[in-house]
Amino acid sequence: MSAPDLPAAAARAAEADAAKAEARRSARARRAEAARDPHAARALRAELLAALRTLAPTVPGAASGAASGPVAGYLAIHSEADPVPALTDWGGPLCLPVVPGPARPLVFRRWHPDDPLVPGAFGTREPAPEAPEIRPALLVVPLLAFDAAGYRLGYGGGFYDRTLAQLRADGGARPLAVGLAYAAQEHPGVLPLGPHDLPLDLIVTEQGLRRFSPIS
Ligand SMILES: Nc1nc2c(c(=O)[nH]1)N(C=O)[C@@H](CNc1ccc(C(=O)N[C@@H](CCC(=O)O)C(=O)O)cc1)CN2
Ligand SMILES: Nc1ncnc2c1ncn2[C@@H]1O[C@H](COP(=O)(O)OP(=O)(O)OP(=O)(O)O)[C@@H](O)[C@H]1O
Repeated sequence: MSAPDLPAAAARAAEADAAKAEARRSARARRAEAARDPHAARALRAELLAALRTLAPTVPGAASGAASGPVAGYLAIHSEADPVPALTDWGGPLCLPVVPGPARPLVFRRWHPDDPLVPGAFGTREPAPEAPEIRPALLVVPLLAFDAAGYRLGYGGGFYDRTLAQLRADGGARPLAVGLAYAAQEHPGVLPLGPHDLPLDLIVTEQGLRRFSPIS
């Protein structure tokens, strides 16, 4: 079937997929370039720590009033911004994502930086299956690109979209989704969106914290 014969919705979806693939290619190159700057990495660590102290006050001395509970990090792959130094400095309870299978939401297992890890899907590492499963109050979210409205583009598995949809619908406290990126990962213009794409609440870059949603 040639493109003009496709039903309009399928043609639009194919266009969005092609636009996402192009946005991923250019974002990968910009992220790899940004990750080479040690000043940016140091500033990102400081900005993430400041954001955690404001947003996830589960440790003495932090601000009061925001959600308390474990923070989900991730172990950086490719040229992703590394959240672990700031998470370690923060000192509160942590968990890491585990891929339970294709087309499923992520699950999160408790983790401390000294704990052992096992190989996970797509070249990631994850806590061992004995580590208890927990529900994060705040997720630090990896990404390839973000836009000025807080939408994000990942590697295309839809894992974080499924996970945020589930966590925002399960009746528990709404967890905060905080993207972590270099400023250069901002997509020029509006990201191509699919029907499942959900915006982040905030983004931390080496230039500071940006808020997209009102926080109660
Ligand atoms: N550091 C990190 N951990 C994470 C994620 C992530 O984006 N970053 N995830 C977010 O979902 C989940 C794992 N999902 C992932 C999905 C794809 C790829 C990836 O590197 N894809 C390759 C193609 C690999 C292939 O086709 O075999 C790529 O895009 O180059 C990595 C993680 C949970 N853990
Ligand atoms: N809540 C959802 N329910 C069902 N399918 C979903 C959901 N979220 C995403 N998907 C599907 O997952 C696929 C990939 O989505 P998308 O391109 O948005 O991934 P991504 O955000 O780049 O990846 P990731 O979240 O893993 O970093 C799409 O086919 C999409 O339809």
